[in-house]
Amino acid sequence: MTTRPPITLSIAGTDPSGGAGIHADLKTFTARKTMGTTVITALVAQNTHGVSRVYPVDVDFVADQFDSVLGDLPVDATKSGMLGSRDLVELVVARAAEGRLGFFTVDPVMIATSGHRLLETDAVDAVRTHLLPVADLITPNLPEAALLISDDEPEAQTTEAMRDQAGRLLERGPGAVLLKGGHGSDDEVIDILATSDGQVREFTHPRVTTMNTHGTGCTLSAAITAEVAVLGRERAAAAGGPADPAAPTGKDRSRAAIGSDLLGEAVGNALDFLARALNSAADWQLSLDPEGAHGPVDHQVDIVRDRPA
Ligand SMILES: Nc1ncnc2c1ncn2[C@@H]1O[C@H](COP(=O)(O)OP(=O)(O)OP(=O)(O)O)[C@@H](O)[C@H]1O
Ligand SMILES: Cc1ncc(CO)c(N)n1
Repeated sequence: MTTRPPITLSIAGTDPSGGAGIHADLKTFTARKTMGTTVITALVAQNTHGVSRVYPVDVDFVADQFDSVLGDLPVDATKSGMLGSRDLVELVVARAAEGRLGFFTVDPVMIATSGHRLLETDAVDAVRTHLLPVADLITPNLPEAALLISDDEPEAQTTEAMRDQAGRLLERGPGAVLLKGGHGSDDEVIDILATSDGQVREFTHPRVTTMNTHGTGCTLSAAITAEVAVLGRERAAAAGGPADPAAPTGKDRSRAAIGSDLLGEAVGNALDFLARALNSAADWQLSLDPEGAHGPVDHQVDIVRDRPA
């Protein structure tokens, strides 16, 4: 009998400094016990001080990368991060519609913390109307949630407003919405998960006092994607079902297989992992020029280091 690990895919841009984007995703996929694969959408020159330049990858080469991965490997769960342009958003929508991405998490990355645009303005509408409906889960932060609702929607300031916005985003067609409260300033960070079966869950964590929050959003969406892949395969094995069905895993199939209980468990596990990673790196000083630098979280927190730091 052959075996295989859960397989995850990240569709995203790079971060040569290793804290965000596809670099954070692959580290997280590994730390959360899946075999990570990637489709790279843009080469980004960035570090703990911000983005200096974006070098987009040609759409037809992104399509070739999709063919390389999806023509060869049975992907259990996928996340998208930085997509950059409307053409790339449309390509991802088309690939999602083919049904080979497994459970599909969309992190609607728009603007880096440093203020650099990571999604062109004319692509926002394609995300709203075409990408959200093919997602099983979307993970907007507070500014992204407001912009995905409309150009003049204000950012949510209260938990009630977050619940209301999560509900309105569900109307745009994703299977679930995780509205992230990391951008607030309270002592506690509240994240709200609303699922299309009408359930709403609140996750609360103490805010970690640290400058090292670069890539928290990427890490969280990658961790949820990995958890869904692992839990989904465990459930399928426990139920005696085929681990790798011959038919493609379409949107309806992944939504049916991943109920809101499993998704809630996956989000809870992923947020706990992120809290450990944030706490472990809270006092790190990595940059040669520490003033104003936002360092990464410790993706390796659960992996034993056998050498002194
Ligand atoms: N200082 C913090 N303390 C505790 N948790 C945090 C902190 N900052 C972020 N988080 C957690 O990380 C999650 C993602 O953070 P945030 O809302 O800032 O996402 P983001 O803006 O997409 O991230 P990114 O910096 O990658 O763009 C939050 O929902 C929260 O759970
Ligand atoms: C490539 C990339 N994706 C996402 C973010 C947001 O954290 C970033 N800084 N860089």
